[in-house]
Amino acid sequence: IGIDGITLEGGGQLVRIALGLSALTAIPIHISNIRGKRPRGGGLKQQHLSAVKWLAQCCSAEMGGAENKSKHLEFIPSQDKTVGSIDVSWPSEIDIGGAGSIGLVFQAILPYILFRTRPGAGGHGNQVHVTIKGGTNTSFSPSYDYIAQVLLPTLEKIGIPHIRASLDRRGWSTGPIDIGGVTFSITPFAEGGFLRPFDLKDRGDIVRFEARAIIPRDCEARFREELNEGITRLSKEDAEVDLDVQVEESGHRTRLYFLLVAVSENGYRLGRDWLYDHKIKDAGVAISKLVKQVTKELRQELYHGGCVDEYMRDQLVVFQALSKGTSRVDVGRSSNGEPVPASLHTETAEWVAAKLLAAEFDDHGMCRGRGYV
Ligand SMILES: Nc1ncnc2c1ncn2[C@@H]1O[C@H](COP(=O)(O)OP(=O)(O)OP(=O)(O)O)[C@@H](O)[C@H]1O
Repeated sequence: IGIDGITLEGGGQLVRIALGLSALTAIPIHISNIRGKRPRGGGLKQQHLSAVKWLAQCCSAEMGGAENKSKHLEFIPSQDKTVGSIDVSWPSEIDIGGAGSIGLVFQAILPYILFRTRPGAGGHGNQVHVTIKGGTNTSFSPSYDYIAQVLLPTLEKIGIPHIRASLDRRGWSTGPIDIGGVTFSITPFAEGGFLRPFDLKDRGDIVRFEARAIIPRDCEARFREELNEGITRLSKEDAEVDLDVQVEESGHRTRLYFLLVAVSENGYRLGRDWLYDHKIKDAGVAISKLVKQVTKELRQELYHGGCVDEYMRDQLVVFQALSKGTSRVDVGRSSNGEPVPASLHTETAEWVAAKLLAAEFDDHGMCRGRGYV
């Protein structure tokens, strides 16, 4: 299947989804114009390449163009679709080789692990363990914190067996670059097993906010002050909403990260975060901007009444397509009463999933999936 990488969002997500689904289905792909809508010429970056190489090793794929900055990639998986044991013959560590996003590599490899691997005979119980080394907190990607607080609980809600993410070390793309690591423990589906169609609806009222801040410790008082004000603006006046706050030392004055998660009475979790990436003259002022921005964005997310936030919506598309039957995600309503429009990332994910899995989507968060062969 030929895939033009400049389509819609035209970034790395298109490459990751196409690649993950190609490895899973053994459908050969050729991607051209890779990251064609990104500045500085696009092409493959380390983060994408590390996923390409790892998956190629797992499914014995032949490759063309798997090089730094390459604008095309041929990926031809072996047609032997028997599942294999991941920790016997395959590497259980992926090193991005910089502070590229661990969460994005995880996004690329998860479908393959869930449906094509078996825990090995190496005494690891019934789980597959993969360690990814790179950035845990990098801009424009799911942070370790978002993965643990929003992504994994949501995947569990749609019927994916519990996945554990343990933080080995933080890795940062702001301040001095630092390489971190996360170990994922994943229970694959049993052979012949499949993901049932799911229906995420009835979000219900928000009953709790969970705040995770990674900041210099001497900024904590200012952070808590700003947070209390922000939460007052976010909550309905008459509602009783719990607040759970955790603050971690970031180890550097230019490293400020904040994730705010809203938890609903029916167990949905919507999040917004920001790894502060503006120039910092005064950490207190920066913290104030950080908290205001994140609470403002989360308020917009909560207003639509849907069950997922913008990022989760595009990250669920692959799983909707992989389930056999009709899955729905209540995406909420805009002020004009229409469903919240899909982001370009969501449209792109749907476009790729339609190409490789023949899934059909509508504007209301509905997908008719055909599973995978
Ligand atoms: N703050 C965030 N929290 C959670 N997920 C995020 C966040 N920001 C972005 N994402 C997710 O990260 C992915 C980003 O895809 P994108 O194609 O932009 O990535 P990329 O590989 O970094 O590519 P490029 O460098 O080409 O932008 C999307 O799935 C999006 O939902």
